[in-house]
Amino acid sequence: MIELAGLTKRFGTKTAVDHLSFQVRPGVVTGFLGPNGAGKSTTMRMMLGLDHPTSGTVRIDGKHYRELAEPLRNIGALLEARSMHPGRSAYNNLLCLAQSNRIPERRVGEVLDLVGLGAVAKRKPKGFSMGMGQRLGIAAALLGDPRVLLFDEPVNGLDPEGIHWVRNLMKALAAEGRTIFVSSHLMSEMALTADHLIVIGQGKLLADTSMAEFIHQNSRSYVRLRSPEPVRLREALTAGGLAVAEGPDGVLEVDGASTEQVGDLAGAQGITLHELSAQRASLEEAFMQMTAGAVEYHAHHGSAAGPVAAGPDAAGQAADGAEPRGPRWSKEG
Ligand SMILES: Nc1ncnc2c1ncn2[C@@H]1O[C@H](COP(=O)(O)OP(=O)(O)OP(=O)(O)O)[C@@H](O)[C@H]1O
Repeated sequence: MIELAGLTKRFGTKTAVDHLSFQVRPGVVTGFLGPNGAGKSTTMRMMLGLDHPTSGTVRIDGKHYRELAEPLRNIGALLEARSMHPGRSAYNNLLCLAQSNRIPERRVGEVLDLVGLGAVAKRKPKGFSMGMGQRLGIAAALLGDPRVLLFDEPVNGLDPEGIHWVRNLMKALAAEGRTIFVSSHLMSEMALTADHLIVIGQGKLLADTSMAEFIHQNSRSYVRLRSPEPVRLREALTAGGLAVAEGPDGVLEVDGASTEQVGDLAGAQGITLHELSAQRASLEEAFMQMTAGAVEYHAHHGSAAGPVAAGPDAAGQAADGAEPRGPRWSKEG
């Protein structure tokens, strides 16, 4: 369990994390979402004792980080910029970590095998691909067999097989009763991995809810219809008391009705349907909807695009203070 109470971090006049209070519970994968610059990395760094809170507290299984005698045995982490010694082999890098945390040497081989790096254990990480580097970082996080694990962008640089592997690993670790807290800008992946979500924007808590509830609360669901007789269909549905909107390419959209209701009304008039489907927004759409007012960086796509909540997938990673990648950008005041 991770418990935050009023956690706040200021850098000069910038409030990166603003009175965050939430709990990350064991037994499920909890996703950590927020637009670029929302304060996710800073929050995770404070969980690991790498940044000191300006005020408020973080407890890991009831203890402050500084009270943990052998931290790697309590909390493991994959942060974006994990530093491995470039001149030491993968094996020796992990061995140093193990020895400083009184972890038996056999565990080094175990975790290297677990992440699929057993065959390259003697190689130096400077020659590793990005995906191999991620796997080594995950091995380091698992070294102390901790009950709490933090993963910051764990699928960065991984190929589809690697992404699938990370997803299953996290689910398996959660199923063992561990606390798994993971940030990612890959919404489709997060939707498949996390059971619960914590969403922040500009350092503040925006949502602490289940994945299903988050999507339900922040998106529109409707029934989509296509028919060779759109005019008759529209009349039949309207006569049945439903509000019908016209979508692109002659598609009809009905809010606030079930597929059964809509299908029955069409059937009663003998109207042919080529499509009758329930539409539910994706996590990405729900996320964009919720965080639209809380993004630091907006992309300008010209007048046609209108206001755009520059979702993280579109924005790429904005380094601290650096100009983010993308078309043209402005920073909100
Ligand atoms: N050491 C620092 N000094 C000054 N400002 C900082 C520092 N670290 C972070 N910030 C600022 O705090 C805010 C939160 O940054 P943080 O990296 O925690 O966000 P994030 O949600 O992890 O973003 P991203 O998704 O882009 O990685 C940003 O505005 C960032 O510029």
